[in-house]
Amino acid sequence: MSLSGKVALVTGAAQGLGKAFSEALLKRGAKVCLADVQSPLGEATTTEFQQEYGKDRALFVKCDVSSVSELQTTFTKLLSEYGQLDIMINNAGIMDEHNPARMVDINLTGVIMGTNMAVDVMSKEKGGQGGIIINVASTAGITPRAFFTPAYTGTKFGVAGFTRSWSYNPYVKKMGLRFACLCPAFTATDILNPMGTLYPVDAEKITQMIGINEIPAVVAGFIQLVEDEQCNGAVMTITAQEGIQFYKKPLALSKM
Ligand SMILES: NC(=O)c1ccc[n+]([C@@H]2O[C@H](COP(=O)([O-])OP(=O)(O)OC[C@H]3O[C@@H](n4cnc5c(N)ncnc54)[C@H](O)[C@@H]3O)[C@@H](O)[C@H]2O)c1
Ligand SMILES: CCCCC[C@H](O)/C=C/C=C\C/C=C\C/C=C\CCCC(=O)O
Repeated sequence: MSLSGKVALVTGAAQGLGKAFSEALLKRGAKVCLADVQSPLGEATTTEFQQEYGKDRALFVKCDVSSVSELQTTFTKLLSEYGQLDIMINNAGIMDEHNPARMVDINLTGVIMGTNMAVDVMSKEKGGQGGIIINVASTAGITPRAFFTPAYTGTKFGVAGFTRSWSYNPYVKKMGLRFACLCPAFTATDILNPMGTLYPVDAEKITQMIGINEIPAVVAGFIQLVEDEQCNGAVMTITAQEGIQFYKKPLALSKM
């Protein structure tokens, strides 16, 4: 899939992985709407990208993905600016075991609402041009290995199950849509800062055991998913030890 002229919406784009995904899309010729709850930082990131890639190529919308109305407003602003949506990246997420309800609202409900709104805009059956929806889960979403973070793990299992369920939908071909789930293991971003606040965690030991991805390694997997026209149903894991791997392939739709 050539990204030149395509339009993307990336949630949680002010910093970390969302910022890096946005820049990778911009570098390949896409226009990007950066949505984030952090207003000054999101605006600063967008200004940085506008200076590098052109003023009309990046747009910031302040959006809390746990709010249906803020998500709707984001889609409205994106469509009025760029007229189309081809790539939806539901990336915004938090780690806060002390506030599991808020974490479910952002990590799971935000992804569900963002996906469903994107389907309405992108589906060929509803006047869109098709495209790809990537939901960011975690390796914690396919194996309950992150035993210090049970609620976070629950939200990411939800994201992986939700995304895979969409990819099995027999109408995806007609809709012209692809769904994929990106599951990084620990990656060097600010989300790791609370490590050890709920239970004492030896960060050094964990780093030695599991390793920590650098952001570019995760971006490489992300771009592979965006560009691969055959990737519907992919659940991609990225770990420091084993790099990119695929967890499950979707059922053959012809057998349904
Ligand atoms: N870094 C890791 O180790 C790791 C591993 C696996 C999965 N992930 C997932 O990757 C995604 C990105 O995380 P990151 O590592 O870049 O962390 P990060 O904390 O650097 O970035 C998260 C971004 O999401 C935004 N955000 C938080 N709540 C929001 C809300 N309600 N609405 C809109 N935006 C919101 C933040 O402002 C921030 O810009 C998350 O879903 C996270 O769970 C991260
Ligand atoms: C191997 C799990 C990788 C999950 C990464 C996850 O998406 C991001 C987590 C963000 C913060 C982590 C904070 C605390 C975790 C503490 C320990 C985890 C122990 C890992 C394990 O159980 O193997």
